[in-house]
Amino acid sequence: MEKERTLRDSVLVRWSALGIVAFTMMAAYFVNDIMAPLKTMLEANLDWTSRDFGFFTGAYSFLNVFLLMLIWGGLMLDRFGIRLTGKIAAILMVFGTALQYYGMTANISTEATFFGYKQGVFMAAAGYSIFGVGAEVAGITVTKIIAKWFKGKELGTAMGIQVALARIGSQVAYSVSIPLAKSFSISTPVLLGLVLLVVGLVTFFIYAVMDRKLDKQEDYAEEEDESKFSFKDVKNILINPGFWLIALLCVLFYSCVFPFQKFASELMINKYGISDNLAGTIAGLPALGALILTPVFGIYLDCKGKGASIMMLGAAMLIGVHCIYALPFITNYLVAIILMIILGIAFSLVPSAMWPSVTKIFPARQLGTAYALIFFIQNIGLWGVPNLIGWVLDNYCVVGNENNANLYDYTIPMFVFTGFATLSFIVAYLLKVADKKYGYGLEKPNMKDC
Ligand SMILES: C[C@H](N)C(=O)N[C@@H](CCCCN)C(=O)O
Repeated sequence: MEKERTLRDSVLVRWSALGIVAFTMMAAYFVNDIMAPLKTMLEANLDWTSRDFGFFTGAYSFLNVFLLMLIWGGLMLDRFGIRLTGKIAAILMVFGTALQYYGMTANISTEATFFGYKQGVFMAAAGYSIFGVGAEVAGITVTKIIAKWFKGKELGTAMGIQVALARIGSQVAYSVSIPLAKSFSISTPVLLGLVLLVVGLVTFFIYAVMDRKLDKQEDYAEEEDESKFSFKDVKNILINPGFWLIALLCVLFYSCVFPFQKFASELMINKYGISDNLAGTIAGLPALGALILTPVFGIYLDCKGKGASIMMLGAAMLIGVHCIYALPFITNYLVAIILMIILGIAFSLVPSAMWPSVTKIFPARQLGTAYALIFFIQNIGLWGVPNLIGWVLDNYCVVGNENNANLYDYTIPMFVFTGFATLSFIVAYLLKVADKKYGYGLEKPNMKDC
């Protein structure tokens, strides 16, 4: 008997569902990156140090790692479903960003400290940490939503487009942050992010209505789903070598991209002499490249496959980029821009292959937990690496001071990133070997008919 058509069989409806949840994520990425270009201004205007900035940046992952919030989020997603988890995640993002804004604007003494950090820095970091829980849990929720609507259809393309739209959020954040801060105040970019998040919260509630309708049509009550989470699943995920290789590749690769981008505006100003108004836009170029290329590679992967090889290629490109950034005698701004574009290509190749690969290694009922565990391990890097780089900058890289902000030599930090990129290439190679051995099908296309 032929199955009845449901909402997900309508091209228009399933792509609209994607568009709606992608907007929530776009707002999340905007807020995630909005502070990065402000590093030098934060030093000059609010007396932040590089260590403060590294602490703040790493705070995004602090609760996810040390209170296992991502793990609880993943368990909640598989146990209580998409709608409840997504709504809570969106609310956390709004609340966290409001607290971050308060930490930057309230008249808090710059002398008083909390756990060794200035109170304002601590409060902004606490807010960013709560935002980080919401953003990561929203990330796994949206991934599961895409798998739900697009499994057996344009899965790679859909994941690629969602990531691409998220990159628009990042790119806009990198471009508008400094001009906005200069025209109004240093906290204005965060306020704009807060407004976008509130709209993203509303759009997620709209999606929840569509989700409920689909479940009704497919006779799929999330609470009674046969795919209900069990702790046995966690064990099964953890003993799968594919899980460890993807998780390791993810933490190493992303540690070379997101934390690097957070410091990249300053690298552009200090090493390549790029004006501060433009530096953020250039640091955001990988997001712009990924915006165009991630869906293109997603379509290629859907039709042709070669996912494991593509991940190796992306990791290899990253080694070249970071190594050239590290070389102290290459200071031409054109080189800096070209490297950012190459980084953008690598940043499209690896995610467009990596995220759909997870759906090939694990069954649907384990996806929420599997993505949560991978994001959890990734967050260890997203917490540790900015802290490490901030500490290295303060202790080994200060070469001067201008307008109350330090000048830094980025050679050591860039060699640190090169080391992580090299490790990510080795892991990508091991993943390809494991794919052959265990037959995950990572080199196979995502779709049968193209
Ligand atoms: C930061 C977040 N944990 C992350 O890894 N985001 C990915 C996108 C994951 C999408 C999975 N469908 C990114 O590349 O931004």
